[in-house]
Amino acid sequence: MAQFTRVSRSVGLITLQNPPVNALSAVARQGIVDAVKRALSDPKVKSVVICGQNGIFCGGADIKEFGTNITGPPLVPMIHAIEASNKPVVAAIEGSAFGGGLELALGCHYRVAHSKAKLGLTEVTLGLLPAAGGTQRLPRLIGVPAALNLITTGRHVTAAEALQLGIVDQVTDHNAVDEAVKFALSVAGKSLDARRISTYPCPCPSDVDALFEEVMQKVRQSARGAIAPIACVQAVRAAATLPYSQGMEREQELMATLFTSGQARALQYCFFAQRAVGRWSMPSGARWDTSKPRSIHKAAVIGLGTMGRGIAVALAQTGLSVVAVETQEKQFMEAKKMVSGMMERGAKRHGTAPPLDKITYSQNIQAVADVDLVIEAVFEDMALKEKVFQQLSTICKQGTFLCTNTSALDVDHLASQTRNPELVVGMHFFAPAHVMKLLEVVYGPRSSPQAVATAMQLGKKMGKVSVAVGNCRGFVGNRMLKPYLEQALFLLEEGATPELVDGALEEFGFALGVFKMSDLSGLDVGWKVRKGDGLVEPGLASGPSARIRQGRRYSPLGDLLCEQGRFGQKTGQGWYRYDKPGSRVPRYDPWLHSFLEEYRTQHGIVARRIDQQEVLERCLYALINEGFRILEDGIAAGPEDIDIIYVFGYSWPRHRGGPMFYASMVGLAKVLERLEHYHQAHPDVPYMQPCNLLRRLVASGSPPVHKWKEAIKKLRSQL
Ligand SMILES: CCC/C=C/C(=O)SCCNC(=O)CCNC(=O)[C@H](O)C(C)(C)COP(=O)([O-])OP(=O)([O-])OC[C@H]1O[C@@H](n2cnc3c(N)ncnc32)[C@H](O)[C@@H]1OP(=O)([O-])[O-]
Repeated sequence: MAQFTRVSRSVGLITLQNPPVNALSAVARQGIVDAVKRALSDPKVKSVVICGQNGIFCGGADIKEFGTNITGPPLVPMIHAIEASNKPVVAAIEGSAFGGGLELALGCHYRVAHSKAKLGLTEVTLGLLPAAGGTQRLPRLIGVPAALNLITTGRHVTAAEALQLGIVDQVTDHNAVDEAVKFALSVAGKSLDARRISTYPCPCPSDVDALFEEVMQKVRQSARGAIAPIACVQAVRAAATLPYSQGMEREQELMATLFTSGQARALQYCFFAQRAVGRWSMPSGARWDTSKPRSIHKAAVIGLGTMGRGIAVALAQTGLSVVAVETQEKQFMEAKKMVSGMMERGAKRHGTAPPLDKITYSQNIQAVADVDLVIEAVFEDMALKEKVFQQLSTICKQGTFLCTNTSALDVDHLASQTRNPELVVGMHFFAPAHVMKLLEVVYGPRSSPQAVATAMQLGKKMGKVSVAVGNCRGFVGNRMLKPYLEQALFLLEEGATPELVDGALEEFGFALGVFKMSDLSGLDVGWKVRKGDGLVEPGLASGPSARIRQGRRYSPLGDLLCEQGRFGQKTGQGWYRYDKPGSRVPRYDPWLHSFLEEYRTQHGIVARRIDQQEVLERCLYALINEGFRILEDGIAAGPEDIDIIYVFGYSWPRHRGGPMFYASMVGLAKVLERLEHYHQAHPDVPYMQPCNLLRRLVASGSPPVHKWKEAIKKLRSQL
């Protein structure tokens, strides 16, 4: 797990060997301890280099060990022993040095990095803090403000930035290990008094209290209830105000509270879930490791509305040739300008050249004849999409994959419009498509494993987190959203306000509550869908039928707002009031509150006091219950798929792990009991009836979330 060799006669080379990322597992730590002892006791060794095999220095502590009974030598004394060594130790950083990996490097006396290496104290993203001395050494090395920035965000820095900040001593384009060995030879025998970071004073600005107060406020605001960033600030404060040994004690204390917290568990679950969704499978048995994707060289986007523009930019940014088709003259001209602007802004941010020449524009759909894959992004209208798919099926060359960006429509029905339905899949992007990380890849019953594998691979190339899901109305994300939105409306009818509902959801950790989010997305979008579904009845009718559709409770509140031209931010009025159309700051709207009162009077509803707990239970448990139905129907392969969709596409707070993980933390029996309660209270809302799968999981002892997939398989086989 850590190999010791002697190179260049006097350099002890310690190579971490724990694939794939040389994580610091118990065995790896023991290997390092043994190798360091050997290097220090070998008189022929004058200096030491620590590196990692396979071009990666170290991915940090072994996250799989967290939550288990951790054995083996602890990191802190191991790193102290390295720092205390009287022979110079040089870290040769290639690939990544993250978390405990960078802390190990900070315990070394010198750091040499390859120019392509990335470094970061990433623990905060896993609900932890850099507790192997990172919170105490980094501020001593680079100063408090820069250290706070890195530690509270966990952001990755390039080797160039690390050099500028003073984290590394040298950056090389050559082999970093060879350069580190040369470096080690050059410093052999030199005094190390000025190289032990733990002995440095912590450079602080004069108004340190004001600085910490300001940072703490900023962190609290952006953390949205996450506790690790706050603990990170407290730990750095200890570095700034206490001697090193006391700072280390504070670091350990704070880590102890984080380590066993539900938030750390949730964030670590998300880390593994994000990787697990790449190992997709379909009910047919097709899987990621047996389905070969086809290479895509040229792609097309049909329809250059908001979604199509973002998709075209995202495709061009991967280096693909893109044909962008828009048949309407006005939209065509506007889109060309917008797409170029989007690419230029993106390139400026990344300091690269905009890939303007990657896109060719056309007003003629025939231009897609020679592409390998098409993404249709025309208006969300089945008849229009049917026509496009019929055309594509005759225009495109043999074997072209035909993808739809529909957010809810039947992918299999679109496939049935083509000659080769096996080539059709959904690629459901989220707005803005060149920014949002989530991609739902939707397979129909006839989609070939190769089509799914190709869409998944293309998503990965575009930097998306792609999740393969089955075909149903709304797929996973939007299907679960529907009961969530509806419950929010029902709560308004019964006496809540948009401010109360949004406040509860934002306190839970959502960036925006449901009503602010609806105002941002545009209320007219859902209105059009509801009209298409025959749910909208004009006017403010009263009586029971006004709030019942197709035998179920229905709230016309959103329709009534749209009838008044209140579409949200774009019209300056929605659930809130905005200073002008397009403004973003929601303000209390007295009109809305009188409107709600009048509405209740008209329908004979007596407003009652609704508390935050009821808001959370009704909105979130309705959504979770639909998640269980999705698992029961086999639309998602496992809870990880649902959770990743919600974390990346619907701003579910990551420190709560996603809706299904959250349900497991609350306790399935509790979720079941509350759903039963609300279903009894609202029998005209069928989706509040607890799903069979939830009942059966509870009956089988509420297995932990990582065992659900197995449990579901077992339950299915018993049917
Ligand atoms: C206690 C004192 C304080 C210290 C705390 C810490 O250090 S906290 C840690 C701070 N460290 C971090 O935050 C770094 C976390 N890691 C990363 O950011 C990335 O993995 C990467 C950039 C290192 C490599 O990216 P890439 O795209 O090349 O590869 P990939 O991401 O697909 O991973 C490949 C496989 O390795 C697995 N695995 C990865 N890391 C760890 C780990 N530490 N442990 C265990 N396993 C790990 C990963 O699950 C996957 O397994 P699978 O699915 O194949 O079974």
